[in-house]
Amino acid sequence: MSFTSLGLLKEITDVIHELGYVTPTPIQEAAIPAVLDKKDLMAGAQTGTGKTAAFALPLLHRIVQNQQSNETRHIKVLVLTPTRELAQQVHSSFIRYSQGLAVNSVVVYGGASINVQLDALKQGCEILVATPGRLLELVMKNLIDLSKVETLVLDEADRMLDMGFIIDIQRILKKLPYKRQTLFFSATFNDEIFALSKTLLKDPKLIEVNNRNTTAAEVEQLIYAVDKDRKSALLSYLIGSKNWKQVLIFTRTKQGADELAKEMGKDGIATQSIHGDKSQGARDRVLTDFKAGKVRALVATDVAARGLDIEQLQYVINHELPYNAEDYIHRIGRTGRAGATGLAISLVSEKERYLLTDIEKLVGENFVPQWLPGFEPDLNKVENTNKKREPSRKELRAKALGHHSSKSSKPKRRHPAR
Ligand SMILES: Nc1ncnc2c1ncn2[C@@H]1O[C@H](COP(=O)(O)OP(=O)(O)OP(=O)(O)O)[C@@H](O)[C@H]1O
Repeated sequence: MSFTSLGLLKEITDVIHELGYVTPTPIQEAAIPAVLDKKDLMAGAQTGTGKTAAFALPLLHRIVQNQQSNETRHIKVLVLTPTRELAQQVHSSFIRYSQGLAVNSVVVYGGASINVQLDALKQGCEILVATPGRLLELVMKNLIDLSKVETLVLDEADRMLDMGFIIDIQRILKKLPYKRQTLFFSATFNDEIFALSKTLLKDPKLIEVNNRNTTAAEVEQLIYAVDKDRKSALLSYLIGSKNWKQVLIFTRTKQGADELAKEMGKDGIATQSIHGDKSQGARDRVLTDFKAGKVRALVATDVAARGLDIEQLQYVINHELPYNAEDYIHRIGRTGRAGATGLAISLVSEKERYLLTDIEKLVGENFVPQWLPGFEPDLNKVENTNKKREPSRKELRAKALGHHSSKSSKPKRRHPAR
């Protein structure tokens, strides 16, 4: 199968070939004709398999094909993404795929100057990529016209339709024409999304190129059992002893990300963190430096779990497992992209085993956690807490003399009982 045989315009296939894409991926083969056919879609495919091009290329084709000379520019395609970094990336993909075409893409997201974004919008565009919060702000202030949108794409659709975003999205939807094409793309879909899709998609075509919710085939997954308080040491040991140069590490909390980055810095590993409490400028800088190899390790919350395409990234480590099993699939999918191989390691403490069970159920795999030599369970600690302490010589003597040891007596109350 070739891009040309999928019915794409020569102007577009020329650009794709220049970018080095030889054959379409399975999701592109299945989705491109359906998007050209103006179908509503629910499209699922593993991480890193080219879902962006699967919607971007046919949408560009349709814009170019229907372009009238002297037509004023208006937004025909609206793509919503859950994070600002992903919005920037999808926008960059549209720019790359539309080289030489008379098509303009604009991106709007929070944490950056709204005036700069308004200036860009004033130039006119056919494609708008946005995060929901900033777009809603523009909509509410009547600064943007979405009345001619022909296609709405929800990238990472399951994330977009969960609690955090749904209210904003519903308000944005009211400004879009009812008669439009709607496309859902993600590597994961749960039952709730299926139910919700019935209200948002019209007679949708379901495309699943592999079993639902599967991890990327090219990612080797290892699970290390480790005591919670030895995780950071194990992490620094892994990166240092194996001399890994570019590692993405996930924590569950923003504070945890900062603390871990600091600790790793002390271990001599150049580390930065990225999360929602950082300014957008800092987030952009850190990600650019990490991509350029200037930072060896990046500690991230799930703000970096979805969609980000970091070329050549080989190692992902879950310092903590995510509460949401779907996020495991997305996190480890930052490696093993576009046919490359990758390694994903998860550090799992005893208390996190239930999260591992949730992940196993979702992805349909059984993992065998292993203890890394040198990081086996601290038997002394287990013994100390489980076994009775040996009495000291002093205590034995006191016992022999019939005295009571102060340590065995009840602890004294510091404050009188109330
Ligand atoms: N047909 C193709 N041939 C070669 N490379 C491709 C092809 N299509 C896309 N790619 C490349 O594959 C990489 C992953 O693509 P993309 O980011 O769209 O994946 P995705 O399926 O959206 O992943 P995720 O689920 O993580 O968002 C990108 O670097 C892209 O340039």
